[in-house]
Amino acid sequence: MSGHRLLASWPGIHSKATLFMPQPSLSTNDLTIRFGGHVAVNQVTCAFHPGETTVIVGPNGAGKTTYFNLMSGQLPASSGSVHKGEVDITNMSPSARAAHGIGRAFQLTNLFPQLSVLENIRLAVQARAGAGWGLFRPAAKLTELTAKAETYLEAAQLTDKAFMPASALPHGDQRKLEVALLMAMEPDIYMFDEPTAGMSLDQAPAVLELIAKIKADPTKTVLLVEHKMDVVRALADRIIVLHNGELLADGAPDAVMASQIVRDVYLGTATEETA
Ligand SMILES: Nc1ncnc2c1ncn2[C@@H]1O[C@H](COP(=O)(O)OP(=O)(O)OP(=O)(O)O)[C@@H](O)[C@H]1O
Repeated sequence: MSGHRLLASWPGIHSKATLFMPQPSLSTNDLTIRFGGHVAVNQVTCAFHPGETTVIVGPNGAGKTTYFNLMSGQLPASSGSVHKGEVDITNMSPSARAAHGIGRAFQLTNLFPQLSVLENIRLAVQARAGAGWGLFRPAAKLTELTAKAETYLEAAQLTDKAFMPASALPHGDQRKLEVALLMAMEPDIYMFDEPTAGMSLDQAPAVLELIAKIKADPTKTVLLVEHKMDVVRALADRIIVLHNGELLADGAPDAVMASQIVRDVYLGTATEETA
């Protein structure tokens, strides 16, 4: 894979100049999935980079979640490829991709509902630390793991719920716990599909603050699927637009949202030629 990307030439969005970017942390090449005769994601070629938060937008049914599923491994590609850095992960399972540093909030099947919020985070920290931790100074190590877990607990603003069973958390706090567990796994790539969906107005800022903290780390790549424009504006360094499974636009948020082609798609007035 080359160390740069040639930017697409959508009028008014990207210049035709070749910009040198850091090595992509995640990339898709002609990624495609067909459900019967329906092409839900159609030859999407795109690269994502450390220190960059990309928000994927598009009308209902555009293929956003399906594109996510293809990258995190929930769905197998019909054709095309997915790379994590230089590694071809196209045929890997979701858990193998997670081991390669791809973190998706709902992949948290390691939640123990009866255990406390803190215990859940500590187990995630422990899992990340590796299986050998218990052989070496267990008491001190346990204290170290708990201290680390407490930092994620605090970051998620869940300190007052530390000893509550995870299953007893209200919906908004469960979403915060999901993000805290994801942070404890220390992935390189964070994938969030509508992270504040179903949350009350007073709960959503805590999750957005958490994502903003992750985004501030220049080694992390953040991908979001999002409909809420205030969330898009708050977090996006870059927006890509999917429409009918195809990559319609890619660029800086202001330029993408101002472009006529994107406005047409959102207003539903795009013709087949422009869409
Ligand atoms: N497992 C599946 N089997 C058949 N069709 C599917 C499957 N998953 C998705 N699709 C279809 O693929 C298209 C893209 O769906 P997808 O959920 O990715 O869109 P989306 O952009 O995430 O939409 P929304 O914003 O409404 O969540 C839709 O037409 C959907 O019906």
